[in-house]
Amino acid sequence: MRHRAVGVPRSALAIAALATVAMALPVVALVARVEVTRLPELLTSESALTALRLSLLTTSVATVVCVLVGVPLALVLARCSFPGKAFVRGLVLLPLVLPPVVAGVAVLSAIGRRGLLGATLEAWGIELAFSTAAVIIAQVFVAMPFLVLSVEGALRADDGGYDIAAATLGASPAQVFWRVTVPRIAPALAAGTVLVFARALGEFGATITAAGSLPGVTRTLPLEIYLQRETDPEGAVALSALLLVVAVVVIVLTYGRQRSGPWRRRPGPDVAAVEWDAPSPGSPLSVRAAVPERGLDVELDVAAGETVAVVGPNGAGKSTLLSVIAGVVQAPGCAVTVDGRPVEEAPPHRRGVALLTQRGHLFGHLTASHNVAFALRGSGRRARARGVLRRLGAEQWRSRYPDQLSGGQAARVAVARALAAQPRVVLLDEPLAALDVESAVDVRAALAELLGPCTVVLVTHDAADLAALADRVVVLEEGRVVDEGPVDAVLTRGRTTYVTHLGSSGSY
Ligand SMILES: Nc1ncnc2c1ncn2[C@@H]1O[C@H](COP(=O)(O)OP(=O)(O)OP(=O)(O)O)[C@@H](O)[C@H]1O
Repeated sequence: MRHRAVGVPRSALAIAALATVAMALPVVALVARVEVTRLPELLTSESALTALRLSLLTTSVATVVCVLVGVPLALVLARCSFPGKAFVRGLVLLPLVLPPVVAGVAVLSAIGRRGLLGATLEAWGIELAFSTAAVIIAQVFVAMPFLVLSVEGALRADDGGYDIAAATLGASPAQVFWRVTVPRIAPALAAGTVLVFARALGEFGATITAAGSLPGVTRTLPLEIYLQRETDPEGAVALSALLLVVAVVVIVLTYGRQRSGPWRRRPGPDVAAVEWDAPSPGSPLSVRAAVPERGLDVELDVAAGETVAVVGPNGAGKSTLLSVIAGVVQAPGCAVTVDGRPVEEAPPHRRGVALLTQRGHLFGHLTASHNVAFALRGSGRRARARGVLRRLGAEQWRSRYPDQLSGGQAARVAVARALAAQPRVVLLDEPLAALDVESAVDVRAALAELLGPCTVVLVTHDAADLAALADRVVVLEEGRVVDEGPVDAVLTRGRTTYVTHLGSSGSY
């Protein structure tokens, strides 16, 4: 099956064709000028091979440094807020707009003998200026923004919901980074790495300014080409063609891999299911959520095994209340007790509280089975995951990736994953809102059967959820509790317009 793309205007096609010709012209002209008969002799000259080796070495080291430093930098820029963040981002991206020669002068001003760090480095016996290390530093300086831009963009593409889902399933920040974040940003990381490699390989101005042109030490291939233009133009053309080939090989290798789609963990061999009886019994929950910035001031107690539905108009503070319980939002006036123990200082992965939102946030690189296994600890996780999926009526989709599931199927898998973590408290934020009526009925029935022993806080706008799932309902308006009690009583007395409408909706 193929998806058919929406057509593009003919004018765009014509412009794209012209642009392609214009971009190809210099490359074709370069290749046409190469003297094929002299090519072996020109490319295997001592100076050419030395420059090529040096270019590949410095470019590879610079690329590794950019990845090791750039990914954490992008992560901090995308996920943290701190004073001066805009300034830091501007500083990191500055080399993109600096003329390379200025970048070279800047690097030399930092590491040169009379530079900012020169005396300190000299005292330690380190001389960086006009060394191979200076070439690498110049390459890192000019290429780093490409990596940071690619990775930060990918990280910003979601609101952190996948990370939050992983944390509330018990994953530590390091596990979230390696098992969720890195696979998700893998395509952007690969693209950024190619750009860094290409930029570093072609670097000229900053290198010659900061490192000079010492054969075998700092004379990379672009510098060798430039110098050869004076004495041997044919040799310069041949070396340019060589640089072109190296760049094309890198791009084809990386983008060729990307064409096969985002990175996915293989389903692995099938395993027999280990039966899963039911989620473990929940714990009592007590919460005081005071978040003045969001106008929320609520106290809520939920008994062990009780399902409390929180209802109220948009912006009433329902999701914020769940975020406080899960530990995603922290404020000085908040206190959360699970099983009698205060957890407000504990990070989300140590609270035993699973949060399931309407988007589900299934990890796209994992099959349904691996998604559920993510929430499990100990041996035989795949077999136990299959048992949980069977209990939710989702076993048949265990080898599918999330983008191969319908909304209803994905919701069942997401519920399976949340319950598999055996949380002490389950938070459900409109878990059925994205489903069609039929799927919602199915998943609601599965929830009604399974949530029995769990302690649940359920946010919903649907009266059918109240009828099927809730023991008690709490009504929020403008961040305050305006009514609470058994579902029938609250809906019958209809203290607010919202509740009156909810009670008279057909589904109750
Ligand atoms: N990330 C945020 N940063 C700042 N304010 C926020 C943020 N998220 C929500 N708010 C504000 O907090 C208040 C409560 O929002 P919240 O999302 O908790 O309401 P809600 O009852 O869940 O609404 P809905 O039914 O639309 O989901 C609103 O005034 C909202 O504008």
